This record gives sequence, structure tokens and C-alpha cells, in this order.
Amino acid sequence: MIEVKNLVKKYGNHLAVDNLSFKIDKGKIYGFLGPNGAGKSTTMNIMTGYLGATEGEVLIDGHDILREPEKAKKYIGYLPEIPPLYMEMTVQEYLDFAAELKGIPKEKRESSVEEVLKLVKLKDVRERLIRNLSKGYRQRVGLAQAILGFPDIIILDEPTVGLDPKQIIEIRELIRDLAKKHTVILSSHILAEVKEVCDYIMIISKGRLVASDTPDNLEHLLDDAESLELQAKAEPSRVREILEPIHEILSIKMEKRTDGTTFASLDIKENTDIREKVFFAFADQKCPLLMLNTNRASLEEIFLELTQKEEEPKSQVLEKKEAKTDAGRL
Ligand SMILES: Nc1ncnc2c1ncn2[C@@H]1O[C@H](COP(=O)(O)OP(=O)(O)OP(=O)(O)O)[C@@H](O)[C@H]1O
Repeated sequence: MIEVKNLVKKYGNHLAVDNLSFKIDKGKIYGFLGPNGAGKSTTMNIMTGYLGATEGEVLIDGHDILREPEKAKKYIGYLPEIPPLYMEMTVQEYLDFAAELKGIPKEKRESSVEEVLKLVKLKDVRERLIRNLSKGYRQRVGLAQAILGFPDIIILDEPTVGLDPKQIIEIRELIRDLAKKHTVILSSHILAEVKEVCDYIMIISKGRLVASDTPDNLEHLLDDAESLELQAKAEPSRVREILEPIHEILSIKMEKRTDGTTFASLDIKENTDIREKVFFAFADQKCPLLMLNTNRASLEEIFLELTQKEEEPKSQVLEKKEAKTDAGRL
């Protein structure tokens, strides 16, 4: 559906996008995740034809966004970071105007505008001047404009910025709904948001793609070795004795708690699941196991690890990813 090849964008000497390549398939929600200044908006502006690239190309359903802008752009609805709203127009006037600009046939314009007004919950304010709307409502007007005509691909730059928590939930539901028929790409610097909504996450740092996978696979990305945590009602020496026969355990760290229990953290061989073995080892010895938990790096940890490293982590991380998952899209 979208193919981005070796995209480079320089602002003067500043490299904002550094050789970015990826593919977007139909019918999924993709998230661009990255800290402020990572290059998300620049990439989206290039993908939608708002901005020229220094090098590289963007193909939308096979059409080059710069060489065949009309063909390429008809597939795309875009909510830029700062929506280009006309403050002196009413919501209705603005959306009528946007429908005309998008080339929606005259006879379909009214029903199309009606549909998005309902979907984005703007009916009550349709006669209000955009100038007099709150930031959250203006954001919804921008979103309505992006969705208008229901293009195949909907690209949203920070769609929930300025919205209150209730509106954020509503917009997330709307995005999920849209993804049933459309491809949605959204950007955010908020990890929880991307994790909540997206099927696929692309982490961008300093203009480079440092990781790209499903939220679940990303969580496995940095697990060098699996680890297990447990808490048992016994002395550390007893816990060690019980665990001794399980040969998949590489090392054990233990901590005696003041309540007479022991907390243990186990490093285990990669790709092994010893939870049942551990459970029965303790049960056989009639030793109460109070807690047993697989310890995975959280997506937050992964995100920080990938975006805070000074040195280029890309090849290492991607190599590791390719070794562990089969989702080689890059
Ligand atoms: N018009 C411009 N002229 C010069 N530098 C720019 C311009 N636009 C963006 N930049 C720089 O390019 C880099 C990428 O910016 P971009 O806005 O794409 O990042 P972002 O990931 O969208 O960040 P944010 O979430 O803060 O919007 C930043 O260092 C930014 O300062």
C-alpha cells in the first residue's frame, strides 16, 4: 500500500530523516513512536506530499507522491500536527470546502460531510466559528477533514493532542473503527497510546528506524535471557535445594524477606518455559509457592533503551529482532 524507500530529509545541515525505509500493508493500524524531534512529522509530511524529500521516494499504491501527486494523494487523508483550519469559517463551511477540495462529487458532498460530523461528534457545533472552538474540538475538525471521503489511508499526526481523557478514549475507538476498512498510520510520543491502539509499531529515533514490530514482539526484543521471579514460604537454602534439579536454570539470585519468605530471581535458558517444573518442584516438597512470574522487559524499557542510546543501535537491534521473530519487514 505504501512503500518508503531510503528517505532522507535535511534542513540545512541538520539531518531530520536519515535513510528511512519501510512498507505499510493494508488494513492495519501503524504507530510512529519517537521522542520529540525524532522526525515523525517530517516523515509524515513527506509521505503525504506536503514536503519534498532530500533523497528517496514514497510510493502510494505504486504512485510516486511527487511525480504523480494527484493519483497518490487521492488515497490519503491527513491530519497534520497543526491542522490547516480556517478560523473565520464555521465547522460546516470548512468541511463543505474541504469536501470540494478533495474532489468529492457534488451530489455526495452533503452526505459525506454529514457522516463525518456524526462520526467525530461535531454535529452540535457545526454552526460555530472554528475560531471560537476549544483546542479539542478544533482537533476533531482536523480529524473530520482527514476522514472526509473515507480515503484508503488515513495518516494522523498526534491525533489526541489537546483532547481531554474522555475525548481521547472516543478518538481511540474511532481509530479502531476506521481500521476495520482503512489503513491508519498515527504518530505519537506517548508509548501507552501507541501500545493501546496500534497493531504495528515503528520506533523512530534521530530520524532513523530503530525497531519495527508488533507490540508483543517488541516486548521480547531485548530479552537476552528469559527470567522468572518467584516468592516462596521458605528459607533461601530450602528454595535453592528445591530448584537445584531444574537444569534449565542458569543462575539464581535470592533475597530473604522479613516475613519469612524468600524472593528469587532466576535466569533461565532462552526459549524455555519452566513454570510447570517449578510449580511441581515446590508442590512435591509441600513448600508453598506464593508467586511465580515471567519477567519481560516492558515496552517502556525497550523504548528508552532504543531511543536514548547515543551510538547507533539499529543494526544490533534489528539483527536481534530478525533472529527472534520472522516479521522481517525492513
Ligand atoms: N522547518 C524546519 N526547519 C529546520 N529544522 C526543522 C524543521 N522542521 C523540523 N525540524 C527539525 O527536524 C527534526 C525533526 O522534527 P520533526 O518535527 O519531524 O520531529 P517529530 O518527531 O515530529 O517531533 P515532535 O513530536 O516534537 O513534533 C527536529 O530536530 C526539528 O527541530
